[in-house]
Amino acid sequence: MIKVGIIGSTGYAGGELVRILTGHKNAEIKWYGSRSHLDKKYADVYRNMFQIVDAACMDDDIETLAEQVDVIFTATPQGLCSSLVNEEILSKVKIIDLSADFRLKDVSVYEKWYKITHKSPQFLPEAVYGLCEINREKIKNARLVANPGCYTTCSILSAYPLVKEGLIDTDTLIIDAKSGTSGAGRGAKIDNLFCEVNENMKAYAVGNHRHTPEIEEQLGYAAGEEIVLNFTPHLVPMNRGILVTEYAKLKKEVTYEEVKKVYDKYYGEEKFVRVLEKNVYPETKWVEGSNYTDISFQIDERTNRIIVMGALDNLVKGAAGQAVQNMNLMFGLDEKEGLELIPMFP
Ligand SMILES: NC(=O)C1=CN([C@@H]2O[C@H](COP(=O)(O)OP(=O)(O)OC[C@H]3O[C@@H](n4cnc5c(N)ncnc54)[C@H](OP(=O)(O)O)[C@@H]3O)[C@@H](O)[C@H]2O)C=CC1
Ligand SMILES: CC(=O)N[C@@H](CCC(=O)OP(=O)(O)O)C(=O)O
Repeated sequence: MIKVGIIGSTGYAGGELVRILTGHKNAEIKWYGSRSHLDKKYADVYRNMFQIVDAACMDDDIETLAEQVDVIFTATPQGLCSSLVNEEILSKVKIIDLSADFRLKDVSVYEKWYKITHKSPQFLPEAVYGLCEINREKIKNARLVANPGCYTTCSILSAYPLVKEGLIDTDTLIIDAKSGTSGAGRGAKIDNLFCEVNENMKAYAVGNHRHTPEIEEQLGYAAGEEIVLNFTPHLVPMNRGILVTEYAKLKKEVTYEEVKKVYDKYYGEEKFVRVLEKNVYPETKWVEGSNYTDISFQIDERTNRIIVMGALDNLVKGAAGQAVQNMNLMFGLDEKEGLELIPMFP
């Protein structure tokens, strides 16, 4: 059994880790980390866990935690994980960080977009970007995994085959994205109150959302050159779900069937990426509660653009599900273990 500790287990991403890991055959949660609910039963924080989780929330220093578990998930605000890791910790325990602390290789880019001084930039070179479908082999040997962002996972997986195969002019790439409110976490914020979100839709962080450099960096590796793109997120009145719509000019004339072959080349064997049939477009409801990313595309011959759509559950493939997929790879388990969650509907 793999012994697991979760720092930030009472947040939305941490709560989803608990839900998924509770059903995992080879993992056992030993440590439900929280500062604000210390000693309270976990099931008193999340009553859906009544008679399922009996443990209480715990808070301790990471050195003590590292002695007790094989892997630590940090589902905590930006800046926390990088303030905790050091060589001694990493020699004892694997870390999967759900925040952005180790996603960007260039510390100056992180500090500019997140407005935080990075506390352990010495680990940036070794941290592996945990997008399983693309970095599988590197993840298997990693001590420190940077779990990708929710918008980012959806945006990158949707565009990756086109960028990798040089089918689009990346200078023209525009990503329009929508997220459910759980993407903003469980903390109380006026912007996320029912009356602010219900029956409403709004763009935010236009031109400066912190996921922009993450998408640019990862797609840049696929393209083999720097990419600069537009990314515009919107908040929509749903609990969960990300939907992205991406637009780019095609570099040459291609048919639907030729592009489909390219998507099948990258994702045909992938359990958690479903390339939909022609004229079927992803919907957040078709992936809710599951680790799937659904992708579809349409060629607009009139404008010579391709329009790609992707959908995932921000708390599963966009956070906790992908983190467990990373854990499975790091410990040599079946990558699907704990993750064969059937999407719920309605
Ligand atoms: N929500 C989402 O869809 C996604 C979130 N993420 C990332 O996951 C991380 C968590 O996000 P989310 O769950 O939404 O956020 P929440 O605000 O819901 O939860 C944050 C958690 O962190 C704990 N925490 C806060 N400060 C500290 C601290 N100083 N030390 C230890 N624990 C702390 C909180 O509990 P307590 O105060 O009790 O300690 C809480 O459990 C973030 O980095 C976020 O960017 C990534 C992808 C998607
Ligand atoms: C709706 C909403 O507010 N979403 C969050 C993104 C989700 C998140 O938590 O950020 P990471 O994926 O980088 O960890 C935001 O826009 O900041």
